[in-house]
Amino acid sequence: MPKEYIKNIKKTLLSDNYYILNKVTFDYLMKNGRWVNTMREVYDRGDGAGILLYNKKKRTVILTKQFRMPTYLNDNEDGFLVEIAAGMLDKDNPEACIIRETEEETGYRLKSIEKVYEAYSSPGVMTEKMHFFVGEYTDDMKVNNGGGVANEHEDIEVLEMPFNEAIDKLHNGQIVDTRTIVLLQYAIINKLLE
Ligand SMILES: Nc1nc2c(ncn2[C@@H]2O[C@H](COP(=O)(O)OP(=O)(O)O[C@H]3O[C@H](CO)[C@@H](O)[C@H](O)[C@@H]3O)[C@@H](O)[C@H]2O)c(=O)[nH]1
Ligand SMILES: [Mg+2]
Repeated sequence: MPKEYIKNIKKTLLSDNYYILNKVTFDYLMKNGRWVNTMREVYDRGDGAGILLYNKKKRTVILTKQFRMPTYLNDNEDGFLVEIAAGMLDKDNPEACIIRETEEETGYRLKSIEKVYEAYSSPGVMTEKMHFFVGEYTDDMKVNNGGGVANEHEDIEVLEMPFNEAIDKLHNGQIVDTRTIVLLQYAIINKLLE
């Protein structure tokens, strides 16, 4: 829907090599009443979904570990990141996506999931909106070893650990992925494993 404080939106494609990077110029009406011409580079990879898998009885969670090049280029010593299971939506709805990604990445076929948040990942630069879920797993839901899709060169380690260990990693700086921090804090605040 058009807005009275924004006009002349023009997109120039900078790259569609894998995902879409556009240069977006637009006129924006500032609160002081002046129109300014503004430029933003905007990266569009679609939306994503992520999930914290938890087992109340065992008081455990399942996380993943994988190499993330962008973090390696910015201060993450070995480039590996401990994360929730997550994936991009493709053409799926968020629920179908996260059930599929969970099975691919961790090997667990979930029966039910709960949506807890919807939030923009990096609103200054990316269009991506993340759909956050939590889901209970039990040992009998394991249908394969996980690890990701081999022909997409995914190489994912599945980490099942006590919830308290995950919280320690959160507090001592070993978990540095925002999405993972969000869902572990959700679990603490809502006493998910109690
Ligand atoms: N060739 C190539 N492949 C790519 C590229 N970028 C991603 N891929 C492939 O695209 C797939 C992405 O896997 P997903 O599990 O769907 O996504 P994800 O990388 O785990 O992303 C999740 O976390 C991101 C945050 O780090 C989120 O941004 C994203 O929405 C999602 O939740 C992987 O197979 C990866 O190899 C690229 O530039 N080139
Ligand atoms: Mg993934």
